[in-house]
Amino acid sequence: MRIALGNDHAGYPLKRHVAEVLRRLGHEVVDRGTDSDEPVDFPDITFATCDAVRKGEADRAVLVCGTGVGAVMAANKIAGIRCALGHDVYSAHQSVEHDDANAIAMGAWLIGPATAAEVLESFLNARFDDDDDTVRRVAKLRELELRTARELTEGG
Ligand SMILES: O=C(CO)[C@H](O)[C@H](O)[C@H](O)COP(=O)(O)O
Repeated sequence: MRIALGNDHAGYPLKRHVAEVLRRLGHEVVDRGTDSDEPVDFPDITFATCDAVRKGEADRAVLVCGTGVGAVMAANKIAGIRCALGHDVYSAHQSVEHDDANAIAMGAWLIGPATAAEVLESFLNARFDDDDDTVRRVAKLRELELRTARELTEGG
């Protein structure tokens, strides 16, 4: 798969390892992150990274910031993005199987390289279980996007 990789300055120490793991697993990396400790803002990086998924330039996104929390918040405000917080292997694959996650965020301050590698492998090997329940629930996520977008446009 083509994987868009985004990180801010706090995620930079884990970024090179994440990129290596992605390539070792046979994925192509579309790098939208920073390559220095100079502070940048996670919403900007998250948008640049997830936009590659929205535009079909990448299949999934991997985000690394300090805690993963800022990135997951930003990503889930972008239409079409369903981002999991990826600090454990179970959530990593279940987010894809049940919720059709197309992005994962992790915190470089919280997990080490070995956990990051296992989380990534689990997330990237997982496939959506498209049964009636999961399809209906993912459609409802889309409805939430549309409903809130409509309210914003209508000034509600
Ligand atoms: O981890 C985060 C909070 O969810 C952010 O994405 C940033 O990485 C973090 O806030 C950066 O903090 P800093 O003090 O500017 O290094």
